[in-house]
Amino acid sequence: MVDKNIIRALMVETPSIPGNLGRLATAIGMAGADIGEIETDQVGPTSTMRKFTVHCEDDDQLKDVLKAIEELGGGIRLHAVSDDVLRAHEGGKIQMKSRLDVRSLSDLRRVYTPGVADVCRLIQREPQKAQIYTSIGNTVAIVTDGTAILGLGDIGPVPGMPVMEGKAALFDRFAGVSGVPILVDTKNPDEIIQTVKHISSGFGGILLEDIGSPHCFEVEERLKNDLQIPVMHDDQHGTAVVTLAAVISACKSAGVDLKDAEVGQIGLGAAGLAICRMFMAYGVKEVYGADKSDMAKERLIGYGGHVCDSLDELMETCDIVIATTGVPGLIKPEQVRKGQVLLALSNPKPEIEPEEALKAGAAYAADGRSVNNVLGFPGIFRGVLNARSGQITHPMLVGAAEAIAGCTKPGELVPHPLNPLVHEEVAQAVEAVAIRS
Ligand SMILES: NC(=O)c1ccc[n+]([C@@H]2O[C@H](COP(=O)([O-])OP(=O)(O)OC[C@H]3O[C@@H](n4cnc5c(N)ncnc54)[C@H](O)[C@@H]3O)[C@@H](O)[C@H]2O)c1
Ligand SMILES: O=C(O)C[C@H](O)C(=O)O
Ligand SMILES: [Mg+2]
Repeated sequence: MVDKNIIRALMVETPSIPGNLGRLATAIGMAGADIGEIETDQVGPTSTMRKFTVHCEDDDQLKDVLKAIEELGGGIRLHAVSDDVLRAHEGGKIQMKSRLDVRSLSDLRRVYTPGVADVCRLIQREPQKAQIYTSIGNTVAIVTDGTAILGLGDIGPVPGMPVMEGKAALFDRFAGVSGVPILVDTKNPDEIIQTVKHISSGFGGILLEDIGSPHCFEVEERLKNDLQIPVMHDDQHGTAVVTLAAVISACKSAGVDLKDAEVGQIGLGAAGLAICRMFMAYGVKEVYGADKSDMAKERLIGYGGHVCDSLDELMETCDIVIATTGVPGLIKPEQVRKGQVLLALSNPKPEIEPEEALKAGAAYAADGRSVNNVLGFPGIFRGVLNARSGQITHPMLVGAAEAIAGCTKPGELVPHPLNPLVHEEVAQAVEAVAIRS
């Protein structure tokens, strides 16, 4: 299925005559849309009401779908069109809930005052007891300044909140970690750092998310140095871990030694530079990069990478190409080399659709929906929090990448994020490295 960004739920009534459902599905498909789920809502004596989830490329395609259904006739009627994604966001996606029931007066005294005062005094005397008697050790701040929200760019922290809530939902679902979005209303690195430092005592870790480059590098570096709790910029290291895992799997399937491969990175921002650094630290000898910004290229040279002057040059030179530019359709099919591994990771739209890249001769291709840092960050934080480690180190990240690659089925690049084993394996690998060091 090609990436389609418009998702709508259509309520359609069809008379109970064999073949009607097929006619309807054909009409939707012929108008170019994909059908997701079909749910039966009501079965009446003469007709059935069903909800079709359809995925369209754009508004025009959606209009074509609606017109095609309306033109079917024979009693088939479109009753309603609703935006399911928007509806799912009504009221937000997360909430803070009490783990204890407060029903009786004695519950109240135990959970709150006067009982709670003794716990406060205990923590005052022995601060490390906060790890046992509060939620701090299981809570991670998800901090953004809104400057690089997905590939949408500098849209601000409040418009970025749905992404942060999404990350919190994934933390909860995959690792039992409480993620708390923190929206910082400044782009000034000093102010971001001060804000995070001032709130850090309430958290077991800090996940920096969608903070743009180059200020993300300074923000992460200084917070890592100054705080005693783990700090990780997801777009840098979470992405680098998952990318390394995907490339390890591709090389294993192709029988190629990754360390001898020529790896090319298009876009040397937060994600791209970290991917280059990860590959170099893993032992890949030749890492090439391209970016429209000279500063970004200089940064790669500073870390020992090679710069390509054009996209064409990089595509010609490299066996493995990764793109994180935020520019949909940047890579043209005619630039794809036969047998290449191509990971176009920009969300919400990739630099080249995997289907297009495979058609143009790529041996393996994937986009940012499958090769996504959701496979890394929940387990990485579960592992460091379990180990009560104060930092996330390079060996822990390599351990995480190898754990993801170890869960990947032959012929695939990464495992499915809904496979709970992946997150457990990542957590265990990270915890094991943390405890050893
Ligand atoms: N799949 C994942 O897990 C994942 C994780 C992180 C980021 N991403 C995606 O990667 C993209 C970039 O994110 P980021 O946080 O690194 O942003 P960023 O702004 O830090 O970096 C983007 C870089 O791309 C460069 N660039 C832009 N247009 C270019 C062009 N035409 N040619 C060459 N270089 C160009 C910019 O100069 C910049 O250095 C986003 O779309 C984001 O969604 C995906
Ligand atoms: O949030 C995602 O889907 C991945 C990543 O963090 C991104 O910024 O695109
Ligand atoms: Mg991100």
